[in-house]
Amino acid sequence: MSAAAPPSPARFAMSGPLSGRIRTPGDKSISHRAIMFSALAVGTSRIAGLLEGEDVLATAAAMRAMGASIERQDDGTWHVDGVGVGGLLQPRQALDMGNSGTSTRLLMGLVASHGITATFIGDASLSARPMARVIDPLSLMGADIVASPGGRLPLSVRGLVPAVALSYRLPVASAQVKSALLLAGLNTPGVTRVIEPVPTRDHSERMLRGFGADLSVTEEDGARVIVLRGEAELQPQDIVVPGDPSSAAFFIVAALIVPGSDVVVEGVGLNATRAGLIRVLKDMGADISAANERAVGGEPVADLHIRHSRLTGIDVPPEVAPSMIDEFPAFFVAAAFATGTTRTCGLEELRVKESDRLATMAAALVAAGAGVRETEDGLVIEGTSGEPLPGGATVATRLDHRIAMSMAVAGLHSRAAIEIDDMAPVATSFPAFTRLLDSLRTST
Ligand SMILES: O=C(O)C1=C[C@@H](OP(=O)(O)O)[C@@H](O)[C@H](O)C1
Ligand SMILES: C=C(OP(=O)(O)O)C(=O)O
Repeated sequence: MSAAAPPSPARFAMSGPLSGRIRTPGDKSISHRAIMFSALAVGTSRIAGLLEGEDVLATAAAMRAMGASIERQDDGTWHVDGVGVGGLLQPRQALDMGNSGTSTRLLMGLVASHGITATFIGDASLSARPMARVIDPLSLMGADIVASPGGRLPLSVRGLVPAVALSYRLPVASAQVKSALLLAGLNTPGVTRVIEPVPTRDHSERMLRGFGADLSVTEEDGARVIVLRGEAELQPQDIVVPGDPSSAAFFIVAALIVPGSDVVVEGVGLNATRAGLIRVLKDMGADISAANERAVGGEPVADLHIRHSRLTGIDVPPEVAPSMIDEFPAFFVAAAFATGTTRTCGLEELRVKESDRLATMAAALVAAGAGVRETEDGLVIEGTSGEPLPGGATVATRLDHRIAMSMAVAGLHSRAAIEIDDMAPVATSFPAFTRLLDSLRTST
C-alpha cells in the first residue's frame, strides 16, 4: 500500500455572492487516456491542458516505468515518446496507483496482452475497491492475475502474448472496464468486442479513433457495440484536453446555492456521456446557459454561465446515472438546498468509489443538519428551500476528493462553518480547487 499523507483539515464558511470567470483544469478521464495512448504510439505526441493531478501523474509514472518517455515542457505542454503497441517493458518495481481506480483498471488491461508482469499497489481507499470486474474478463483473455482476497490490490498481472480476443457484454455500466478491455485488445490479434447495454463515457473510443485505431461503434438491440481490430498501430497526436465537467460541477453547484452568485466556468467538456448533471439541474430550475460552443480535442466544449437559482426537488431517473456518476456528491449538496424532496436510486456503483459515496455523503450532510435518508441504492433528500444549512460539523472525507470538495461547497451556505477533516485528497483530481474558489469569493 502506498504511504498516507498527513491530514490537511480546512474550514469553509458562509460566503457572499460568488462572481467571476474561472477555467477548470483538464479532464481527468481524458488526461489518463492521452498519456496511455500517446505512450503506445510510435513517435512524439504533444498534450496541452493535461490535468496535473496525482491520479494522472500516477498513470504517467507507470507508463514511464514501462518504457515511455514522458516530459513536461516549460510551456506546460507534455511530450510523450511512445513504445508502440506491444512494446511495453517489464516494470522494475510495483506500480503505485495511489488513489486512482482509472489508472489501475485501464493499465491492468494494457498489461494483460503484453509479455510482462506488473504488480499494482495503491492507498487504503484504492486497496478496498473491487477489481474482479476487470480480473474476470482479462483472465478470459489469458492474463494470469493473482489478487488479494476479494479481488483487491495489491495484485499482479502476467500478460499473455498473443492474448485471446474477447467478445464481452459489460455486466456493470463501467467505462473503466470497457476501456481496460479495449486497451487489452490493442495488442491482441483479431477483433475485440465490448457490448455496452448502458452507455458510459466514450473518451476511449473517440481518442483511439483519433490515434488511428480501427474501431467502430454500432447499435444492436439497444446496446452499444464497440469493435476494435487488434495489433493496432497508433500514430502520435497533438491533443488538447478539454476542461473537466466533474471538476466544474463544484463551481456550478456553489454558484447555484450561494445567493447573488453569477459565475462563468470556461471550457467545460459537454460530451453527452458526461453532461447528466447539467440536464438534471436545469430540470430542477437551475439558471445555466452555454455560450461559445466549440470542439476541443474531438470533444464538445462550452463556457457555462451559472446564476444563483431556486431549485426544486426532483426524482432523478436512474438511467441518467452513468452520465453524472462522479457528480452525485456535488448534486446531493444542490438537492440539500432545493425546495421539496429529491430522490435518487440505482446508484449502487457509488458504494465502490474512493469511498462509499452514499454512506459518506449521507453522514456528512446529516452532520451539517440536512434532511437525508440513505436507501440501499440512493439518497432521499429534503431540501431547505434555499435557507442555509445549520453547518457546524466536521466531515469525514474518507480519502475521497469529491466528498471533500462537495462539503466545502456546502459550507459556503451554512450558518456555522463546515470543517473538512482532510483536503489532501483533492490533489488527486483538482489541486487548484481552493485557489479558484477563493478567486470567486474575492473578485467583485
Ligand atoms: O473511465 C473513466 O475515466 C472513469 C469511469 C468512471 O468509473 P467506472 O467505470 O467505475 O464507472 C468514473 O467514476 C471514474 O471517475 C472515471
Ligand atoms: C471515481 C473516481 O475516480 P477513479 O475511479 O479513477 O479513482 C472519481 O474521480 O470520482
